[in-house]
Amino acid sequence: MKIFSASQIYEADNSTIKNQGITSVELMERAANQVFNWMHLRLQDTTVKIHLFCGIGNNGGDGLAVARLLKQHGYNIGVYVVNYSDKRSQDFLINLDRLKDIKVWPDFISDASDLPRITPDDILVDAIFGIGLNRPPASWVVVLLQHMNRSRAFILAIDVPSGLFLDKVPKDGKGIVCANHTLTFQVPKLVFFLPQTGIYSNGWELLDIGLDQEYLSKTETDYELTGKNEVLQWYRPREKFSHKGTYGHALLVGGSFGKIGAVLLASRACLYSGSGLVTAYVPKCGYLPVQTGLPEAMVITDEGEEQIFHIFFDIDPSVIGIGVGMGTENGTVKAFGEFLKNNKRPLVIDADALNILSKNKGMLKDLPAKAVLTPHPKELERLIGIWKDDFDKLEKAKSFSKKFNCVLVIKGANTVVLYNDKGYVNTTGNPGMATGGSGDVLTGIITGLIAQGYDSLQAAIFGVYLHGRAGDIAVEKTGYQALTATGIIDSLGGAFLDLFQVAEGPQVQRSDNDS
Ligand SMILES: NC(=O)C1=CN([C@@H]2O[C@H](COP(=O)(O)OP(=O)(O)OC[C@H]3O[C@@H](n4cnc5c(N)ncnc54)[C@H](OP(=O)(O)O)[C@@H]3O)[C@@H](O)[C@H]2O)[C@@H](O)CC1
Ligand SMILES: Nc1ncnc2c1ncn2[C@@H]1O[C@H](COP(=O)(O)OP(=O)(O)O)[C@@H](O)[C@H]1O
Ligand SMILES: [K+]
Repeated sequence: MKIFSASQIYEADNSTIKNQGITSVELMERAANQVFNWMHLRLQDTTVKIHLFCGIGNNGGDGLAVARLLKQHGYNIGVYVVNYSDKRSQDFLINLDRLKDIKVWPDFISDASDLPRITPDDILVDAIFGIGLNRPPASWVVVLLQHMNRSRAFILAIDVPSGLFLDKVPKDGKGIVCANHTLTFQVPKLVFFLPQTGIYSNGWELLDIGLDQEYLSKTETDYELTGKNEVLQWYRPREKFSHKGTYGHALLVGGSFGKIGAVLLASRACLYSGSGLVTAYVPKCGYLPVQTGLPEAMVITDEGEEQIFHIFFDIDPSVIGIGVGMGTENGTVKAFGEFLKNNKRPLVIDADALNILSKNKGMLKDLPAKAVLTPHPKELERLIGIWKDDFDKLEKAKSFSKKFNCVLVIKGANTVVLYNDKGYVNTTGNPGMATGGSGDVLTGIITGLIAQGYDSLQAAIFGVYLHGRAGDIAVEKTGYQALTATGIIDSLGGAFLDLFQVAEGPQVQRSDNDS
């Protein structure tokens, strides 16, 4: 599913109006009806007070139209116009008149006004700013937003929590509504998925307002949200007359004394992802643990007892996953540098191999085309330098990926895979996966998919999806705290099977706090 920018959403609006022969206020009415229906279904004629805070643009117009529909259905409402500018939109004014027609007169809040009384049992609708916010709100508006946040009332944001820009992180976190839920129109917004801005809404949901499908399908976007529907098209079925040779031979290189488990986890995940053969390359001390812990895998040992000194093997792997638990001792750094110079195979690079690359940037020129790099935030910072905010991080990461022709997997709550100026935002996974070893599992999965012939970009996107989905399946049985990396691997089979379960319904995402 595409993630559109604000200017693209305005274009979609215009082509909808043009191609469907409707007016903009009719489109606003559609949007308001969807919000109202969502609320009416859940509120079931409640008598709880609903306060609607409306700006003076189209987001405010949506709020006023929702207020009218709520009033017409007998709800107990209070309506406030947050009068932050004299430049009211046409559709706002039309909806203000329509509200007055049914004898609802909003309170106008400005710099000098007292703040409305809100109790924790009330419901707030936030329709102050939408995607049109283009500068920080005035200080009195910030005071109002803080008042709403402090009220402990349930806050339902329309389109986006007010105070969030679609393309940058606000400097002042106090001037942003902290919504319990956001009903967003037609398309997901990138801000829902970035750590610095995603925290302002506990959950979000799409409301279909019938925007012009032709515009939506033909327009290219910088980001896409990837879920089951997107990855399923790439799934490669197992052929009846295939054999283990059909599904590739993956080599996992890594481990050092005390960190052999990382290779064990990556190798097991690789096997559970369908790689035909899996070999682990470890220092000598890793031989017994890997051989015993994973009888299906083969093991090659380095000449080093406790760390890797010289990466040499006489097999012909289809792909190599390198770095987990490997350490950054001088001998290992040298071995990795020499390995990169001679290597011709596709690579998945993680953990200490990334740390070595960060300290020896000259090695980056030896990466094979479309190598997959899987940094967590700290590893990413070492690799691309510090960033100003999450948007800057994505830009820096995109240019890094372009410069070195690599697929960059930025791990996190919503992992983003970057390649060729495009970002793929993952939808699966949960906070239970914030546990040692879960990254090693991801390395194994991506390596296993490449072994089976998936293109490395597809393997990265699909692997990240499967990893998160396996985590989501596992957490159902364990809860967040008891989820382990091994638990994720054990649910990989379930994640594959789940690909063929009923198609996805509308997007709904909730964070930890909601569950
Ligand atoms: N296709 C869809 O998705 C549909 C979307 N719809 C709805 O429209 C919403 C977008 O509406 P919008 O363009 O009128 O912008 P909105 O956010 O209401 O802001 C209003 C104006 O405020 C101004 N302004 C900005 N920052 C400011 C500041 N700090 N302090 C003071 N003023 C500031 C700025 O104007 P400026 O002063 O810069 O000229 C801006 O234009 C969208 O989120 C959705 O709810 C639906 O109705 C129909 C279908
Ligand atoms: N809050 C979260 N929600 C979803 N996924 C998460 C969350 N926290 C971590 N993960 C996932 O878990 C993995 C952690 O990787 P990493 O930090 O490298 O772990 P390790 O180095 O211990 O193996 C990543 O794939 C990341 O996306
Ligand atoms: K809003």
